[in-house]
Amino acid sequence: MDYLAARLVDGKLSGTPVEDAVDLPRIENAVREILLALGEDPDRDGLKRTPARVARAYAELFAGLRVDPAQVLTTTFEANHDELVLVRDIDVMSLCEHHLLPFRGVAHIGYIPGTHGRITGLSKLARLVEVFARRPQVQERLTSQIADLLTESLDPRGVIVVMECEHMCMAMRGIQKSGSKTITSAVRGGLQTDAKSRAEAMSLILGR
Ligand SMILES: Nc1nc2c(ncn2[C@@H]2O[C@H](COP(=O)(O)OP(=O)(O)OP(=O)(O)O)[C@@H](O)[C@H]2O)c(=O)[nH]1
Ligand SMILES: [Zn+2]
Repeated sequence: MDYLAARLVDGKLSGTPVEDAVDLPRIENAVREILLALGEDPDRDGLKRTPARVARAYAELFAGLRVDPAQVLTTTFEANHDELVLVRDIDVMSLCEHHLLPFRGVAHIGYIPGTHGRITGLSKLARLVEVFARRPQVQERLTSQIADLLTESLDPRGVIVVMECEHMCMAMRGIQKSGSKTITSAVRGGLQTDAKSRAEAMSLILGR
């Protein structure tokens, strides 16, 4: 039994077992069909267990589809801190929804707690990235989903999310340009309207 969805949220074995949540046999059949379509022999020794492996890998890679991201932010704290809180260089690994190929890089997440707003545990920001990244994604949506959920859950004065990723669908196939980085940002509230605060946050994010 595996509890991948639960592990994403709270590390407790309380979520849906992956065997119940994902139709693994259906993925296995589809992978077998792909191998046949490629002219491969899915019954040869090295490939015999590949459909089953891929099915479980997909269940893990897309486990975020079965997690309510709002659960991640249920533990919040009161705080008298009205300055920027920023976690930089959070590892991001996701799959683009166009080719189901990985994109990977880093996310920087910052927010200014609201007057009556809440703060959250720093690790929860990274967990939020995990939940949204483990879905078929485009980088723009991944970036704004994180910003929007933080805005809803914490009632902050402002939120900024910046993501820098390399897309394998641009490197391994198609245009085949490796090393290019796509940078996306989502800025909400006071950080959007106040140019000085936004510039300050950006310089902390990008200044290395
Ligand atoms: N905006 C955006 N585009 C993405 C993302 N990931 C992949 N893509 C792009 O999605 C596009 C899909 O374009 P299509 O023309 O439908 O597919 P394609 O023929 O495989 O495109 P090429 O990659 O140009 O060969 C490509 O330009 C990809 O580079 C993402 O996160 N955001
Ligand atoms: Zn792609």
